[in-house]
Amino acid sequence: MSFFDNNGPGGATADVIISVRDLIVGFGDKVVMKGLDLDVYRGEVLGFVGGSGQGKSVLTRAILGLVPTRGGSIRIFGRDRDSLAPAERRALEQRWGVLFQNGALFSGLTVKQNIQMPMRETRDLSPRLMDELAMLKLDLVGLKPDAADKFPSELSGGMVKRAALARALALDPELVFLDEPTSGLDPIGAAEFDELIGTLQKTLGLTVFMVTHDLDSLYAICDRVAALADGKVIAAGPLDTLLESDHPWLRAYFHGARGGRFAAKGPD
Ligand SMILES: Nc1ncnc2c1ncn2[C@@H]1O[C@H](COP(=O)(O)OP(=O)(O)OP(=O)(O)O)[C@@H](O)[C@H]1O
Repeated sequence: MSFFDNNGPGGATADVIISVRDLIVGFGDKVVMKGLDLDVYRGEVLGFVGGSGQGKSVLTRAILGLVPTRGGSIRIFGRDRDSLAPAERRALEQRWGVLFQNGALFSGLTVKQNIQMPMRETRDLSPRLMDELAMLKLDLVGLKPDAADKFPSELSGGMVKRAALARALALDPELVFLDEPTSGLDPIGAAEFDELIGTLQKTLGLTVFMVTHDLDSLYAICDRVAALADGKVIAAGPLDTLLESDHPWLRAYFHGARGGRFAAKGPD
């Protein structure tokens, strides 16, 4: 039985935003991706899970073009990223935003300056318009205006995540990559952040690719879940489908000591 739901959440006609085929990525003798296939559909929140060190971040970075690939193809918005001229690639890259693990804000810049960084790099906007846009983004992620002039070191963990999300949304992307967005947050903060992502996804019509170890997030906001093991996506589909799988890794992940309470409860 196959656990791949390649029709996507919208059925057979769903629009594929990211299509990865037969991807091979390695470092020296170590091969991390061994012929990986994955589709991400327009408008969905895809949760990407896998054991520590299996290659979730490597896949994300390969899709973003930050690590070299040894084989296979990555198409984003229907374009094969290897066949693009540099200018086309830069234009494509402006259609997505990234929330790196731990926020990765520039520590020497204020929150407002961090949010404005992508605008400065790609747009020719007046300082006043950039200020207005930065304040709009702050509001969007639930931060008060007085956060604008604070430095990252003056923010709580939850505020850092929100500020980093505001920066990821600076250029009004269609697609957002989130690398473990709730890591380091307490359960209340994590639930609030999940809610924020879910709300933004709906109101802005975003497609979200989210690497996570947080089972609560999978239940709360993911339309589909893809699981990575031994260099390949071993299953992709609605969470219910993965919960029913008898694949040993999926059973251990979802029905093991930490996942079991969720599997027993089932999705809300
Ligand atoms: N630049 C690199 N050079 C060499 N090896 C690397 C490099 N980047 C990643 N790796 C290796 O690739 C493998 C996958 O790493 P990756 O960070 O993608 O795992 P992960 O699934 O995201 O893990 P975690 O859940 O712990 O964050 C690991 O063995 C890691 O050591």
